[in-house]
Amino acid sequence: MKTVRIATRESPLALWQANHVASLLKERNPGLEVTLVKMSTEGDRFLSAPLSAVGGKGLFVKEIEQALLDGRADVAVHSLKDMTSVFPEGLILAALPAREDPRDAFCSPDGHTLAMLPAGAKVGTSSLRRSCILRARRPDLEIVSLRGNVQTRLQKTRDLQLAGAMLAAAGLKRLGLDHHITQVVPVAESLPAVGQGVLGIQCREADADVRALLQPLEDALTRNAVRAERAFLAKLEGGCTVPLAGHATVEDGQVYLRGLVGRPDGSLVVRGEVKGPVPEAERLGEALAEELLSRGAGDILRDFGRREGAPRA
Ligand SMILES: NCc1[nH]cc(CCC(=O)O)c1CC(=O)O
Repeated sequence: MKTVRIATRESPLALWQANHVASLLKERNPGLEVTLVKMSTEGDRFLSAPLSAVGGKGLFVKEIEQALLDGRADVAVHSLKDMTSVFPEGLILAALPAREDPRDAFCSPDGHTLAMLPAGAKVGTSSLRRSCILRARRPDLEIVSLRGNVQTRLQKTRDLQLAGAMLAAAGLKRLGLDHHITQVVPVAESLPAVGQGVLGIQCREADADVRALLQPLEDALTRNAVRAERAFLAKLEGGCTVPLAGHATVEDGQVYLRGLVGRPDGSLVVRGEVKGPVPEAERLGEALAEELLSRGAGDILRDFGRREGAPRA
């Protein structure tokens, strides 16, 4: 192979991630040329509406995947968090590099932590998961919708005079913006989204040359955690507008998966956890999803999940 074309969104974070993968590939393959195919996606074009109202997270990846299928690019680099549990026939997640910090981070212009916030403080986020988790702990907080790329959200936090905003630590670190973080919130307090902090590197299943190039970027611990998280997601994704969190760690051959489904206003949160051997990662994810469904998550999905064919706006 002489040239590899990487499809990416044009946001600063997406470009950082694509360039990062490009350097990893070039380091390992002297002489290899890597170019970026920059694309704007539906998710980037509807920045004013809440993500849940314009159709959920698949929006950021569909057009990029189509470029791979059409042969306009050879590799796609996504935030795994933005990827749905199923993607088109013919594409695979060829490599998952070692996970960056999976935690949520509170960024307060006044230097506050969440515990310091006065009653009624305004916190910015457009994530249903983050709103649900915040409101469950602090029903007094007012959640203000905050969309746009990472820099835009930090700027809006100041412009709207919010007490702070919740963002992914991974995105802030990658962009060198982690000095805005006033509190990295422990996983046990703000359970991360499935795949948070992980880069999903996709290519065509039939493209043996590209798969061979990507294989060395793979991290086994990350893969095994993601296997459990995404199996959990796959069982629950039916309603993609429901607050959902899933996070797994792997230690001594054991996968420890925690999951949560809740109402957007935090008035009900169903949590659970499972532990078991790595080869059973998928089964563990499915078992946790089934357990949560039987303990009330099914009702939440029925009440709040976007039904097939429902309008997006
Ligand atoms: N939906 C936006 C998005 N997708 C991935 C990340 C952060 C990087 C990551 O989780 O890998 C972000 C920004 C955020 O949530 O603050």
